Amino acid sequence: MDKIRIVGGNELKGTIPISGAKNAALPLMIASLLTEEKLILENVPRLADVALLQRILGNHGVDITTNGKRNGDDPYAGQTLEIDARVIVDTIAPYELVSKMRASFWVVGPLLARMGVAKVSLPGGCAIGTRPVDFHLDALRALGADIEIDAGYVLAKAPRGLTGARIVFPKVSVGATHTALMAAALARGESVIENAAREPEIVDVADCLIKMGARIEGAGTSTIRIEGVPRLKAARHAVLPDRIETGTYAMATAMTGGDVMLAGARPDLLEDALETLRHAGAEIDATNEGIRVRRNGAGILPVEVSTAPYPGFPTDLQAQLMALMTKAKGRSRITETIFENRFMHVQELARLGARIQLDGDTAVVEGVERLTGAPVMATDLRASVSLVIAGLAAEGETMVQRVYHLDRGFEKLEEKLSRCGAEIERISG
Ligand SMILES: CC(=O)N[C@H]1[C@@H](OP(=O)(O)OP(=O)(O)OC[C@H]2O[C@@H](n3ccc(=O)[nH]c3=O)[C@H](O)[C@@H]2O)O[C@H](CO)[C@@H](O)[C@@H]1O
Ligand SMILES: C=C(OP(=O)(O)O)C(=O)O
Repeated sequence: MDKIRIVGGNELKGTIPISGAKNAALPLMIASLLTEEKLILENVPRLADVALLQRILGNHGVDITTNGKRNGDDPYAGQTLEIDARVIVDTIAPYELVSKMRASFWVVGPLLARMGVAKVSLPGGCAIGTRPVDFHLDALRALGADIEIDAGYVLAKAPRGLTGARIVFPKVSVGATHTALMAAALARGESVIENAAREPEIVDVADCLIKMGARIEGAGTSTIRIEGVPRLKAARHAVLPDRIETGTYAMATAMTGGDVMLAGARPDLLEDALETLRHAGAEIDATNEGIRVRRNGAGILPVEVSTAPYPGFPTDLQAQLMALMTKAKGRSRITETIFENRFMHVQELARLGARIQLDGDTAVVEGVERLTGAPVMATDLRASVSLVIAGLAAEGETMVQRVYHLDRGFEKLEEKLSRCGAEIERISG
């Protein structure tokens, strides 16, 4: 299995192009199931999760053409997918595929709304918490679906179609909001989603659905209104920039010191995280090109942060912030409120010399003078990249194993960092 080898100590200097957002690209690809006409998605990142979803959609009969043509010489330009879901040959999403990636469960809403039936495996075991799907199923039930669970599969039926309804989520859920939004787009009559997730990726999906002819108001607020339409049509949409990738490289720069332009990044998508970085001593400037991050000379200052649904500090940047705080001048407190078990990086960061105590849902991080390289391994995507950030500032060699987690969510990670001066390489084997 591949590994990432890092020799820490170099400042980051240069430009890092920001890719399209994984967490928008996935539901956007799934939205293609809602229409018999072609959906063209631009700026889709080249990631393992995207490739897996291509296989899952292919299994339903969806035809996807990848236009690999680059923008001039730009090796970092996103790919364009032409997605044709005219014929759905199979409404079953099997365990072998769904168990590998949670977002693949989200095919349930569009399949049910368009085909009147869907059989989708419950998502597999996850490394960051139990992650049930009850809100998704309750939303589909509210829209009139009959739902049974049998042998690890959700069997959803609505032979006469879905009917608009009021859906009130007990807790903010990104995935359940996607499910409700996509299903309601083809339901008869009006639906109202209350306590909806406000994440930019929800807005991106809603914008694309509107281009496809859906009638949606309020995406980006807690109340989304949808007037169902009988069918959706062809559209072309560009995936928004990845705010988590942006925040990750911003933290890497704050960690090593230096001066990096995050090209194509949009500051409005991660204001809370950028504010946290300013408190930590980084200089952050929005420019026409993207976001410029600098830390010159001054050390890293400790922060107190709680993760929260958007617009709060994202749980998907919690591990990266913790890596940064391992070298802060003082004690930080980082509280995880979204997932009950998203601290697996703590033990691995400790292998590099970090001093972190867990107190329930809060990690108390005592900054240390120096980290020292070591072999490490993580069990999820963001935890893995937190080890990369720590490795960039550790003395000596850090070897990050289980690279497939990184490949799920970070396009060309080692290239993007090494062209900014990091000593980082992939070792195949
Ligand atoms: C592909 C994608 O976009 N993944 C993101 C999405 O995951 P995902 O959509 O799975 O996360 P949710 O927003 O649904 O999870 C929020 C909380 O709600 C709980 N919950 C969720 C659904 C449900 O039916 N029942 C239930 O109890 C979850 O266990 C969790 O505690 O949002 C998370 C929170 O921002 C991010 O960390 C993930 O990167
Ligand atoms: C947790 C994540 O993804 P997923 O929801 O696909 O597990 C993530 O992107 O950090």
